[in-house]
Amino acid sequence: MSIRKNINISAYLVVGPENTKNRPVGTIIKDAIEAGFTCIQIRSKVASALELIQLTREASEVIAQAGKSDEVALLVNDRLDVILAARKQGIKVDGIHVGQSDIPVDVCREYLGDDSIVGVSARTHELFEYIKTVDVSQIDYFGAGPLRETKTKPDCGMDLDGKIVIRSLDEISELAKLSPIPVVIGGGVKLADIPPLAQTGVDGFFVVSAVTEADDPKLEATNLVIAWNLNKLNPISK
Ligand SMILES: Cc1ncc(COP(=O)(O)OP(=O)(O)O)c(N)n1
Ligand SMILES: Cc1nc(C(=O)O)sc1CCOP(=O)(O)O
Ligand SMILES: [Mg+2]
Repeated sequence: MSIRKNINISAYLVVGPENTKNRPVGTIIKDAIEAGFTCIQIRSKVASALELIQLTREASEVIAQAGKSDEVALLVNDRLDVILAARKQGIKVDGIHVGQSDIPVDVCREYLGDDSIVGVSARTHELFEYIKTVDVSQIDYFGAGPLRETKTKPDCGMDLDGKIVIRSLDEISELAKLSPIPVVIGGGVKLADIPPLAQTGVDGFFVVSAVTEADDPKLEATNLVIAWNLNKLNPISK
């Protein structure tokens, strides 16, 4: 079965070289996968295309060495060109995550094909109206948030007037009910947030710094996964 049909965004790590306190990205990914993370996104706003291809290669190899190529999805943030180049070199990349100002979904789908995952950041402005009305036929999940402001992405949750909008747990529960496709929540998420977040009915959480800046990334990742699995509601079927 294609990993797209089997998508699991319950424990989702977003990572790039600027997030790891100078530790290798591949080592942090290995720790997260061994801890039970189910989805990895390579995201860097500073790495070159060649560096991104190399990071994607390393991530793909780490996932393969763990024997999890059919269960742990590997996505790249923003960079359709990087994914196409990586695939041309024989690297297994499962899809892309794009935001509202990135390459349009239909273009991603056309170039990546039907077996690929295309994740999209939900719009901040008029979020609920957007979730109810947007064409989701080519989208596999929504990323949404932030739960709180975060220095990892200072502009996250920025509304049209430049104001940062954070999402309450009640809003996140509403989002889980309304969204026709799975939802993953991130932005300032730490271990203590996981139990209430898991109770909202969303399909998963995403983190950068909670894992990538931890003194012991594997221990922190393990604690996040355990907390999610202990507290999650049965997913709302979509
Ligand atoms: C899972 C997930 N959700 C949201 C985002 C944010 O994407 P975007 O709005 O395009 O911002 P950048 O990450 O590109 O700065 C994400 N990356 N992953
Ligand atoms: C990549 C990203 N997207 C966000 C959104 O709200 O859309 S927040 C974010 C970064 C999250 O980093 P941390 O876990 O360190 O707070
Ligand atoms: Mg983006």
